[in-house]
Amino acid sequence: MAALHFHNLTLGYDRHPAVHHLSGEVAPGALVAVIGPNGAGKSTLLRGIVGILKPLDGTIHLGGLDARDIAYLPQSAEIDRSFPISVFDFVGTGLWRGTGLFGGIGKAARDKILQAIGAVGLSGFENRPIGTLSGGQMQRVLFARVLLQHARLIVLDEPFNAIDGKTTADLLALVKRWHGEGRTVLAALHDMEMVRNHFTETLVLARGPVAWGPTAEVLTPENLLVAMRMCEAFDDRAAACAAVEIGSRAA
Ligand SMILES: Nc1ncnc2c1ncn2[C@@H]1O[C@H](COP(=O)(O)OP(=O)(O)OP(=O)(O)O)[C@@H](O)[C@H]1O
Repeated sequence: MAALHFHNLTLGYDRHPAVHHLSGEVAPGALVAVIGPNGAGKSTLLRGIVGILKPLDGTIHLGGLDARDIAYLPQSAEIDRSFPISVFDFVGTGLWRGTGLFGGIGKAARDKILQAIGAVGLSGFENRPIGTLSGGQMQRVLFARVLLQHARLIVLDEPFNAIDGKTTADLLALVKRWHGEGRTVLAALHDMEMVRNHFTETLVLARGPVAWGPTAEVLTPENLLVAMRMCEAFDDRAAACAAVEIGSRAA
C-alpha cells in the first residue's frame, strides 16, 4: 500500500487554489524532494499532507497512517520564537503523542529528550529559551523534535534553509538515517545540487504538477523552465485549470 496517495488533489486558501489537480502516490520508504519556484505550492502541499489544510477538491490517503504517525518540520519562520519555552520543553513536545499534552514526563522520557538534543549537537542548550538561539541552532532543535517522534512519515519544509555547510551536513545525515530506517520522507527544497545528490525521487511543482519520478529523469533544465513559466503565468484570481497529465507516478 502507498504511504501517500493523492487523487486529483486541489489545495488552497479562502477557496483560491494554490495546488491544482495533483494525482500520484508515494511508496513507503521513499525519499522525495518537492521542488519548484517561490509560490509553487510546496508548503501548501506539505500542509495538506499533515492535515493543517483540508483539500478544496480531491483526496489525500495516508496509507493506513493516522495523523500521529506523521512528523512535520515547518519553515522556521512559522515558529513563534518569542514564546517563552526552553529547548528541552520545545523538543519534549515531540513526545506529546505518547504523554498527552498535560502528561507527566518521567525519567525515560527525560532521557529520550536529552538524547535527541545530544543527537543534533545541542547538549548544554537544554535550558536556553528558543528565542535566544541562532537560526542554525533553531533548525537543529526542530530536527530534534522530529527525531523524538519516531514517525513513519516525515514531512520537512525547507529544512536546510539559511544554515551553514556544517549544520546542513549534520541534519542531512539525520534525513539519510530516517531513510535508512525505512521511514517515508518528503522535503520541500530549493538547493538543486542537494536534490540531485541525495534525493532519489522528485516532484516538480508549479501550482500543478510538472513532473514526478526518479530525480535523474525529472530534474532537468526543461522541467525547471516549464515550472518557472507556469508559476510566472499563474493568475491567483483565475478559475481552477484543467488536470495536467504527468509522468510515471501519475495515478
Ligand atoms: N496562509 C495563506 N493564505 C493565503 N494564501 C496563501 C497562504 N499561504 C500561501 N498562500 C499562497 O499560496 C501560494 C503557494 O504558496 P506556498 O507557500 O505553498 O508556495 P511555496 O512553493 O512553498 O513557496 P516558497 O518557495 O516561496 O516557500 C502563494 O500564492 C501564496 O501566496
